[in-house]
Amino acid sequence: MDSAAPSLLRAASPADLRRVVAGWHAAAETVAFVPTMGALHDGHLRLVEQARLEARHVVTSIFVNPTQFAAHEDLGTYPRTLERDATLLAEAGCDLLYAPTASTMYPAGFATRIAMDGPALGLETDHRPHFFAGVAIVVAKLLNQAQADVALFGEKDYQQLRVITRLVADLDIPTRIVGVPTERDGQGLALSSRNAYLSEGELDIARRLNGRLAAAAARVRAGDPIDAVEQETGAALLVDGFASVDYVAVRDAETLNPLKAAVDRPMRILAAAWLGRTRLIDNMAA
Ligand SMILES: Nc1ncnc2c1ncn2[C@@H]1O[C@H](COP(=O)(O)OP(=O)(O)OP(=O)(O)O)[C@@H](O)[C@H]1O
Ligand SMILES: CC(C)(CO)[C@@H](O)C(=O)[O-]
Ligand code: BAL
Repeated sequence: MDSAAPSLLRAASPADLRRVVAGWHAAAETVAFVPTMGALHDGHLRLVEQARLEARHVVTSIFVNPTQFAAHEDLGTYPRTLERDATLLAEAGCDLLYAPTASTMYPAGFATRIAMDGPALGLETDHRPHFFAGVAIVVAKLLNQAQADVALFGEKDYQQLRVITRLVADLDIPTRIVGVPTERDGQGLALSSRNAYLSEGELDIARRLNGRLAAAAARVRAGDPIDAVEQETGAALLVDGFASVDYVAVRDAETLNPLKAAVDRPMRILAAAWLGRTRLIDNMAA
């Protein structure tokens, strides 16, 4: 373990991570955990900020998890900016950066899989069938390794948040899960590491997504038929310039079950669409 950036501890093995966390717990000090894949932006720093309100110490992990990428996806080109990330984390008041290697997380002979139904069905799974198995295994491992009191995840990845909440309940993992609202730029674009792939022209188009979802959410609340809203919003995104739309879907906000008509419990509208070779997701309350 060393401490390159000011007052930021570092760990690369579960044993080192646990030793530090156990020390804090022995002093009756609470610990919050922010799992990430790095290439940090203000959305991640918002999670760290919230984490500081939830606990005395903050641990952030950076691990670009190979099991949640399909062979044709962007594992090889995913932005990696570890030293810049470390500086940002130190400035944001994070106490410890945990950055394990792939062989630490998945040593030779690794043989465990987690299959999930419920909120993992449909939406992202229809287009990234490998995705939640990869997220579930890595998050279960990270939460076991960190032994934190609370872990924070962004609503930007809303289905992921619901899946992780279910996973932690189902596996009796004693870490409280907190969802953090989506951080957006001045024009409403959800901050995302993958925005770095977009050209200026593509950014202009990307910034239309949140407005389309806000208009769709208002229509759903006003009682417009859900299937018409979903279909017309998808068509509008294509007119805006998106290359293709994976889904626009209105769901029960907690279970993510499909809805035939508006209900008087919280609903969520979720979308995924492509700009060139970049896939963007966004969602909001409906
Ligand atoms: N704009 C945002 N607002 C709030 N939380 C966010 C935002 N972007 C990402 N997060 C959260 O940060 C955590 C780490 O996400 P990740 O490292 O995958 O970043 P990302 O920007 O979502 O990257 P990607 O472009 O791969 O989706 C997740 O819990 C994610 O939901
Ligand atoms: C939760 C997560 C860190 C698991 O790799 C990742 O899916 C992410 O950054 O959203
Ligand atoms: N933010 C979710 C991670 C992924 O898309 O792989």
